Amino acid sequence: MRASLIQIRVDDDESVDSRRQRAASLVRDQAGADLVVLPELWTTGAFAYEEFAREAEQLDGPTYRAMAKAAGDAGVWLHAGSIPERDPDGTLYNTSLLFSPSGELAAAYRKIHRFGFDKGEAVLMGAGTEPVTVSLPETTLGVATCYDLRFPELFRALVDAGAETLVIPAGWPERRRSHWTLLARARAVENQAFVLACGTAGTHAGVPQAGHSIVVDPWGEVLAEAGAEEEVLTVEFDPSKVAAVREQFPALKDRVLGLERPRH
Ligand SMILES: NC(=O)CCC(=O)C(=O)O
Repeated sequence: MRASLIQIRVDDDESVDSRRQRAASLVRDQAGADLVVLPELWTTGAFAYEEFAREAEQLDGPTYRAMAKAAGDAGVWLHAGSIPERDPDGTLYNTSLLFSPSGELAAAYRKIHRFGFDKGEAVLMGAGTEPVTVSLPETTLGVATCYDLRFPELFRALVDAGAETLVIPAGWPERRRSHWTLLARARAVENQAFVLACGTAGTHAGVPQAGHSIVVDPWGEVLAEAGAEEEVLTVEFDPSKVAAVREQFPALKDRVLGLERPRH
């Protein structure tokens, strides 16, 4: 299976419209890949909080339409990263869109863990409530977004729902790059799954981005890692390795569920 992670540059000096056109063109360039991935909130930038309301789109807005067409033109499964979505009731969500090779919407995932503590995304956006998996012919994807990476219980829920390849678009900052690569490897090892984690390049809202998109196999080996600048990280991987690792080292079978809280 061939995957291309588009680590697009998100800078304040490029318009959303220009970046949308560039992203669509980069997706089209990946014809021949099985799966293409874009990062989190690449239209606005994940830290450009004041842009969220201004650029929020209904689910079937301009980014949806551009990405549906690009997926169909390239004939690829497309995880189009996330957009600031405006629900008809007015609530904003950080919503990922996944398209089939015919350009149909296969799934939408509203980010469950919002970043910022009492500021930014955490107060500007609503929280999703539903983990999402998507079945491709070669593998089942489990999707999560950026800050979700810090919450292993979400990934266990995805694995319990059949996920074998964990796809994580992000807008991760350079300041915490060591956490990004460490957590990507940890989620791969503990879930015995592939991890495809796609970040952004550039600097927006004064926050330099880490880049360093990364693909990790179910044994925790790094198959490919990007640098800090805009690039397309392409990797070939064998999804059957998930079943092989889970059979040879069946740690997932030793889970003890429903542990009680310690008594003090
Ligand atoms: N956009 C995000 O979710 C940022 C997450 C982050 O910076 C972190 O977890 O650290």
